[in-house]
Amino acid sequence: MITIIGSGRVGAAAAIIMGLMKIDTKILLIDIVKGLPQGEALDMNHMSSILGLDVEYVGSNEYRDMEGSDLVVVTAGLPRKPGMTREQLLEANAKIVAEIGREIRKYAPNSVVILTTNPLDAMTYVMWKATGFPRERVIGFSGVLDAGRLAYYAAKKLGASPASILPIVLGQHGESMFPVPSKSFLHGVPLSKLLTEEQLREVVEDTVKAGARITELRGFSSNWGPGAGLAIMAEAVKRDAKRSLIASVVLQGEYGVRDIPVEVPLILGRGGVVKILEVELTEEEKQKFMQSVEAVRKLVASIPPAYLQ
Ligand SMILES: NC(=O)c1ccc[n+]([C@@H]2O[C@H](COP(=O)([O-])OP(=O)(O)OC[C@H]3O[C@@H](n4cnc5c(N)ncnc54)[C@H](O)[C@@H]3O)[C@@H](O)[C@H]2O)c1
Repeated sequence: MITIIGSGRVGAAAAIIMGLMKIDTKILLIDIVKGLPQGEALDMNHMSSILGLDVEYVGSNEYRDMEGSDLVVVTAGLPRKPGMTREQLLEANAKIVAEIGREIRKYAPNSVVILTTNPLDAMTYVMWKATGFPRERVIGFSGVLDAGRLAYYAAKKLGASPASILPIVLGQHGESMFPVPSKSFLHGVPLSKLLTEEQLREVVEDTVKAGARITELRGFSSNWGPGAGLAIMAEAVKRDAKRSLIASVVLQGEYGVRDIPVEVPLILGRGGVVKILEVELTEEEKQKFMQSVEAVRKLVASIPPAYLQ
């Protein structure tokens, strides 16, 4: 059974796409709002019936119902409003993530946790501490989204399919995010060789600003891209696909970083992170990466200690 905690926009999108991909036969939606997960589950069950998916959705306000889940996806927390940065959500969301982490430790102690709540990397740290799980089982979602956006904007300029691009984005899911065109390839050729300096600047800027642009346009933050990315990660775990993708995980010496979660390429399977991949970077790229790591380190240092137990 997959549990999704937080039945808002991202949680619902993830539940629908996971159902369409038939990743599991049972998907549990949990939220603190009475009636919301139950209503969403009922509507999704009708979708499942119409499409013949054989996927059962269940809605609940009780954390204990997640017992037996091998995968818990956390999408609970406040989203950005127009003009806000992800970093401004830190204090409010740290409280929510710490509380949910303790419930996961109690009711799904052997699960893999995929976290979505912003500011993503700092919240991955809170979840890691609150569950007490090994770092391999606490994974922050955002890299699949950031990389997907990089592939999308580059592909538009190249007149190629985004699916033909293997994109790399490193560091923070936030203002200091580091898309790496020299290590993102279209069938063996790096984007840095295929696009002009000006085009590369635009692609990088569009990627970094994509989430804010969506929020500005429609008044609320993205959910369809995140839902798709979460489904891809859930599939890798549930089917033990050992898929390589970008996600946030606490580094323990990789890239010369310790005890800080940031986006890196990794291989994902049933038990969570199977392997972290270290991309070779130039001196200039290393500097940019470390700036991004430092931004996360600062945020982690500002988390109230009460949420790190
Ligand atoms: N990592 C990413 O790439 C990415 C992308 C988009 C959104 N996000 C983040 O995901 C989070 C959710 O975004 P959204 O658009 O779905 O927000 P939303 O407001 O639509 O949904 C959040 C839901 O969480 C629920 N909730 C709050 N506290 C809870 C608790 N303790 N237990 C259970 N449920 C609880 C709320 O009732 C609400 O239904 C935000 O923090 C947002 O910034 C991250």
